[in-house]
Amino acid sequence: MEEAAGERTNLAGVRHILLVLSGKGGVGKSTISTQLALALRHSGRRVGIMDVDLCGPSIPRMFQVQDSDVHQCDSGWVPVYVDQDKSISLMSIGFLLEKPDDAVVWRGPKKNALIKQFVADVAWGDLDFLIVDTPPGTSDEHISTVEALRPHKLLGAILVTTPQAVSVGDVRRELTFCKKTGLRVLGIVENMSGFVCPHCSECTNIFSKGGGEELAKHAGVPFLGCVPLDPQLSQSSEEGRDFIQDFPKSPAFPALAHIAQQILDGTSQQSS
Ligand SMILES: Nc1ncnc2c1ncn2[C@@H]1O[C@H](COP(=O)(O)OP(=O)(O)OP(=O)(O)O)[C@@H](O)[C@H]1O
Ligand code: SF4
Repeated sequence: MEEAAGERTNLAGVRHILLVLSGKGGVGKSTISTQLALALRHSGRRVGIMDVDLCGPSIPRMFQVQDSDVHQCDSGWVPVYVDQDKSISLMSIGFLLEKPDDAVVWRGPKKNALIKQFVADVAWGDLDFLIVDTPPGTSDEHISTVEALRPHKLLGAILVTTPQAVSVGDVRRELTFCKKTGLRVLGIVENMSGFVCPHCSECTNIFSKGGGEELAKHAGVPFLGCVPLDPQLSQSSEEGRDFIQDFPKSPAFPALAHIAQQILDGTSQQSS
């Protein structure tokens, strides 16, 4: 059990919490959260994903379980399980909406209350990792999430950026947010980092390259790696496929596997 005294949570069986943050929208936060969960599952870990992107929940769709419902049990809301073996469990506002495409137009207090419920009322059970997919930027949702999860000692953040300077600049603000809220940064991922040609394997840096690594060096936090633009990765997200299982020869495969391994190494050091 890794909880300290504080607000009530249902996370006593959760070993590590990984908050996935990005300064900008559309940089691949949900893609990284999803594929990281699948990669950790391949390493024999039990993983949950808490989707607190309340206005743009994409986790149900990325697992193609958007038509699933959440049920109540004695210990709270039962999350949606992706597989029969229950190795990946999900909670998202997407499961609570009447229609998956309904817009959520809520003020801060209502968002805050739902995030608290996700933390306190979902029967997460025993998990090696709970991945929290957040909205872009630093909004009410981030503050509520960090406050609700703070009692958990093994809480860390993964920052996702694209190589362009503007995106890297936004991640700098995320780093400030982590510093101010006392959130440990597990590392930075540079996503959409070049395009590897499927014919000749030549990597073309469509945007710039290296911004994430430079920022990590400058901020003194680990750099977890560069994930190239990969059509098979976006196809996996669109179709709810397990990229690591289905596309082992794809250019983004080694990068994602390496990121998952670094998370496993970093968190095992953290808990020892
Ligand atoms: N490395 C990649 N290669 C190819 N496509 C990618 C890659 N990373 C993300 N994508 C695609 O980019 C789009 C945006 O990704 P995603 O939804 O994960 O971003 P996000 O940061 O979570 O967005 P939001 O701001 O809406 O939460 C998706 O269509 C996804 O499939
Ligand atoms: S990188 Fe090479 S193989 Fe790919 S499209 Fe360009 S020239 Fe053709």
